Amino acid sequence: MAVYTHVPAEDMDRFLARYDVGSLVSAKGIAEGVENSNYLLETTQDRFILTLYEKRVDEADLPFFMDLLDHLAERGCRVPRFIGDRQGRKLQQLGGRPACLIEFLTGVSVTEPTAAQSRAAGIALGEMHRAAADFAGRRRNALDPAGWHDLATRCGADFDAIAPGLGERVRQELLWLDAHWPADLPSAVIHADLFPDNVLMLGDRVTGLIDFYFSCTDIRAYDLAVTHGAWCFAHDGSAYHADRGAALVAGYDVAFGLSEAEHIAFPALCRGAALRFLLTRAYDWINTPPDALVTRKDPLAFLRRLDFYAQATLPELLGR
Ligand SMILES: Nc1ncnc2c1ncn2[C@@H]1O[C@H](COP(=O)(O)OP(=O)(O)OP(=O)(O)O)[C@@H](O)[C@H]1O
Ligand SMILES: N[C@@H](CCO)C(=O)O
Repeated sequence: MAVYTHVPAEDMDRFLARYDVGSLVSAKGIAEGVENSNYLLETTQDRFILTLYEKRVDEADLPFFMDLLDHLAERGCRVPRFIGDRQGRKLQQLGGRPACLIEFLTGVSVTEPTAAQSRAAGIALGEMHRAAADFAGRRRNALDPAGWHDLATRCGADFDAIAPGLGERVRQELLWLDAHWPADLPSAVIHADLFPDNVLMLGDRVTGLIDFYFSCTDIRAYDLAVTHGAWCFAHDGSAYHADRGAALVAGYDVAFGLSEAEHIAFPALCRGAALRFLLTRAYDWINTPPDALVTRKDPLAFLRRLDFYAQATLPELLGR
């Protein structure tokens, strides 16, 4: 479920009247996603996504996301632009929430990616990094190592209610990452959440990258590590698919590539990425009632990835 704020048709009509986009033909709530309310709108001219920002996205960050997506789209990346009304305003209020009208992109997200689709995702990520290289905006990553420590503290004793010994495992991993986290790799604007559900595809072709609401300035190769953890395992983390890992990295190499220092740091970056999603999922697991309408994501699926990364060899991860 992801329609928290219901917007009556009359309000939707008045909202659309500010834009030059035709008049409303239909509006359907989109079930996928957990953070914002999303509607698919059809007008007499085109299709659009209407997003109402609920609690996670800070309104003050929206100009960064808007500028980034304009910048990427101008350089040929398939990303959804925010649409301005007749006065050029992209940020509106609707149903008491900040709201934006966004370009609709075709495609569907895959749940079990193939190696060919992983390669396409790697190419799209590399192209995004190339296009973002001259983007001047900056946004701090709240989910950096300091943010992981903070989340772990907030989960505290509740970790062990998820799995016995999880709290100690997290503490040990944080110590390891504090000692091994790379200090001087190139930093850039990254997506930071490029899971398969944030990539639209038709067959083996990427038709869109969406959900940039975690994008921030951080270690560029960390973005590939996040994507590796998201694309190259069975959903529950129980098996690593080496063919997808090799294809993802090969695709990234075609479009951008890793330096020697980034290669060497890659296992540590993958461990950090796995811990980041373990922690946010654990925090949500603890703080979302089991009967809430949103489906809680399993933190242990990322503990299994972490266990894999802690013993994997570099050739296993990179396919060479
Ligand atoms: N620009 C777009 N074009 C086409 N479909 C889109 C677009 N943006 C979002 N969607 C659709 O809406 C769904 C939810 O969007 P999104 O992932 O941004 O939501 P969210 O609430 O931020 O979710 P989460 O953070 O949990 O992924 C997507 O899975 C996709 O099906
Ligand atoms: N991609 C995240 C959720 C949204 O950021 C996860 O699977 O935990």
